[in-house]
Amino acid sequence: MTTADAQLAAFRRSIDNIDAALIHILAERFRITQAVGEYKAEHDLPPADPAREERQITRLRALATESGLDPEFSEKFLRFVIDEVIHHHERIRDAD
Ligand SMILES: C=C(O[C@@H]1C=C(C(=O)O)C=C[C@H]1O)C(=O)O
Repeated sequence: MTTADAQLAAFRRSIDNIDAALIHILAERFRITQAVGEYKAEHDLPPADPAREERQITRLRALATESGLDPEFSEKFLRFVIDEVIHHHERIRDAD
């Protein structure tokens, strides 16, 4: 193995750890949003809350900018996750 190969392998070990952390964080987020979906279905609350989403997006865009992450990418990523959560909430509501 060349020095360059070893360096790339070391970078990739770090990427692998970060990806594992992302999966764990997403799993935890979906675990709690599942509970929120069940709560909403029990209390006849709507699956989506656009005002709350707006506040989250504003907050996360600011955090992204502060952290050197593209705010457009951050918004797209959060939108993608939230849309999936809303689908889960609709399915929970419709199953009741
Ligand atoms: C989790 C909720 O349900 C939906 C999903 C959200 C999210 O994934 O962050 C935010 C708002 C709602 O549209 C909530 O109302 O808090």
